[in-house]
Amino acid sequence: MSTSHSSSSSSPHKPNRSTPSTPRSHLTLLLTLSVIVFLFSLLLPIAGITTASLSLSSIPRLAHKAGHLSLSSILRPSRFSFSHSATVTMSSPKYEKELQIAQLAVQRASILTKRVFHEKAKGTVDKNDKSPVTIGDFGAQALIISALQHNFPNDAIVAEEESAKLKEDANLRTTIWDLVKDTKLEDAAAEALLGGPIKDVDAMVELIDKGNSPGGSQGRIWAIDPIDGTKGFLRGGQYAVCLALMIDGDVKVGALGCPNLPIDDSARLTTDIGANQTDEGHGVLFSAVQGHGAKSRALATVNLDAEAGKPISMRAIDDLTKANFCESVEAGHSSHGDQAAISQKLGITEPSVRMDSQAKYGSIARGAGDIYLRLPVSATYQEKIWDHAAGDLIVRESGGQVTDIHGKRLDFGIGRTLANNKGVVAAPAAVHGKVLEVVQEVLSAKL
Ligand SMILES: Nc1ncnc2c1ncn2[C@@H]1O[C@H](COP(=O)(O)O)[C@@H](O)[C@H]1OP(=O)(O)O
Ligand SMILES: [Mg+2]
Repeated sequence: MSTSHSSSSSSPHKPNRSTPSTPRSHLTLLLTLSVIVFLFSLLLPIAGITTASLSLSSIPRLAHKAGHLSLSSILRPSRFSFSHSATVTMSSPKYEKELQIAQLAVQRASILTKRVFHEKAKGTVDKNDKSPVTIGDFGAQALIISALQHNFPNDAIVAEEESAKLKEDANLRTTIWDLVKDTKLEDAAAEALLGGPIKDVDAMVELIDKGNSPGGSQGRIWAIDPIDGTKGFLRGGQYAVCLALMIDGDVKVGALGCPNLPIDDSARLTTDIGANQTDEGHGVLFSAVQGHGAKSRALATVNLDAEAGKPISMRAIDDLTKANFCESVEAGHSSHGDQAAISQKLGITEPSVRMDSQAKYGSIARGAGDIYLRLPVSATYQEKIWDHAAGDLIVRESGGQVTDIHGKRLDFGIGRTLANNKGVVAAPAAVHGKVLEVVQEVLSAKL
């Protein structure tokens, strides 16, 4: 790549600045450029169509979709194409600062959620009282937005919570502020990178409302779910602090803090992972940058050693009958009955591992589990972008494919919800087509 930029001024394709170029050299340059543009325009749509889904049945749909793409969206191939690191590493920016801030922000917010989690575990709060999760949610969102505003003041933010409830509840506001004001990273340099503490309680409330962007297909937009898996948080199972950066509707950077997952990437999922967990000796931070793979590291409270994350990848599956499925604990979020029927058709005998939150995406990305299905229960529910953006990228950068039940890539560029998609099928790329085929067979009556 660099050779073409650094070629000497005597190159036949690059006129020397000191001598006026001839009409003939202009013509050669024009012809060369036309051939490159022509070849490029032929190759991109082909790559998009052949790699976006591995299922034969979905090719006609994708071809139909490609037919509706504008020229600009075709020239933005990653939105509809498979983006495993091997395919785009050469040309993809590394988003180093964004990745660093995203990871530190998730780490700092996780310190707060863990404090709340411990208070709850001590039994000082009634089991059915939802206020711990409310406190954790608002506090974590304020801390993350504060870090983003300090570093990227012009970026838009789509976050789950809004402050209306806080404005009318002074007690809640004070409880959250007491937590937020002294939650910081242990490393002063890292804390300074995030902009240090929030000024006062009013600034905190104001920050929470900065997450009100409508989303969309243009510009830089961060998606935050401060506590994904609130039910898991309350039952002492899995939850995740989630942050992703989208540029022009395409997820570029993702970070997922999962305080209650084992640190060890090689620990296979067990059926008890969804309840009675602890963060003692646990906690993992997943991250990914488009085109540069996904990594995991222990969820710490200090600065990040840039080299310390370990690359992760999905488990290769030779025999689908031995694959490990995971799904939501909540039957209202994903149909357990349909999942059992799909398992049976694929010859899988092990029961699905049930766990809350995007910890499912992280778990399959590192090969602790294999396949994550989210099978619609309600005809009208629209998935939210903050519930999937980070996980979608982390799985695709680990060698996986993520589509909806129709075989379409998740479309993060149309607003706060995934209104163009239904459900989720996330699996290693090599078996995704087969899994999708069976998902569609089982759900065909409802599609
Ligand atoms: N009917 C539904 N179908 C799918 N997901 C849902 C539904 N209702 C809520 N959710 C979302 O599912 C996410 C948790 O998923 P999981 O069960 O995999 O942990 C939550 O963010 C929750 O959103 P919300 O926070 O608005 O309740
Ligand atoms: Mg959520």
